[in-house]
Amino acid sequence: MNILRIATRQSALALWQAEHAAALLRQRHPGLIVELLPMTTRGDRILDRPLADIGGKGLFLKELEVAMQEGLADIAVHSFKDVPMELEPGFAIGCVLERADAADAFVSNGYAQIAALPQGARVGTSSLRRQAQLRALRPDLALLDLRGNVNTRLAKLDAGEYDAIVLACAGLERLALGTRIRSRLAAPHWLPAAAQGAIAIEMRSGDARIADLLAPLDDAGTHRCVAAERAFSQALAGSCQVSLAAQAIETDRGLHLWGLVGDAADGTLLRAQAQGPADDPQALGRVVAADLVAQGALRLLGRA
Ligand SMILES: NCc1[nH]cc(CCC(=O)O)c1CC(=O)O
Repeated sequence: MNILRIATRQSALALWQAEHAAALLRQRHPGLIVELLPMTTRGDRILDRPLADIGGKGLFLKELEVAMQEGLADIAVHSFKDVPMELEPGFAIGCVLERADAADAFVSNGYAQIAALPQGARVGTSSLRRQAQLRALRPDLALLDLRGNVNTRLAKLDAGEYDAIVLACAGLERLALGTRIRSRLAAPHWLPAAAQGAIAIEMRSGDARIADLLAPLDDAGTHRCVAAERAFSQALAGSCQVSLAAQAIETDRGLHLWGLVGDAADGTLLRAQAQGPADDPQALGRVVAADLVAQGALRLLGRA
């Protein structure tokens, strides 16, 4: 039968994204029956330890991949920024959906922007990338850990645990929480995680039926931009343990990529940018990474 099953995590954001992919598939392929298979991953269960200690981003994919391997599901829908640089053998990215706002959001009940925060204000974010950029702007801030899904993080802000938090604009907008965005933290001054705001659909490598169903959903411009950003991260061995940020845009002259590596402890930021042809995003990612290496990035990343 003409059925396609989507394995998905069960957070509100993951379900929104899976439903979004399902709607696009039904629209493109009338007659195709698309069903969701909601699952819990180890990454969702373990909230009390840093991700890096328990195995990194792959923990959010494992159970979904097992479901695809066993034929219980055909695809998995992910926030692309949560997908590790190297997929497990046997899996591939089938398509990348059109990107939403890639920027981060400053969210606060008392203050409209970072500059308005009082001396020593408490800002919640567990992202080393966000911590480094906050530290660079405001060395006085108290940066506090904050994990959990988008709604959990907002609830902790509303309970008064923080004066402000930083989240992705895309996640807030998808959950109809865009009114919580007090200001956008946007490129080129503030950079997001590689592939932030983009949705990737994962499939079994070589499954021609699924590849054909996914192909028309691919947004080529988004795909090229995130390819440059991920190549940049990969060249610097990006992981959630290090503070890397990157954003590419496509212009009529090709791709423009900004990248930075930071030190969350002292707010040091190294920045680089370059332009390159749209048909070789990986090369552009490597060029910007090499510029940062020449500036001493490996020392910041603890690898030199
Ligand atoms: N790390 C969790 C995560 N993964 C994807 C998003 C938002 C959606 C996106 O960037 O595509 C978020 C929440 C956040 O960072 O605020």
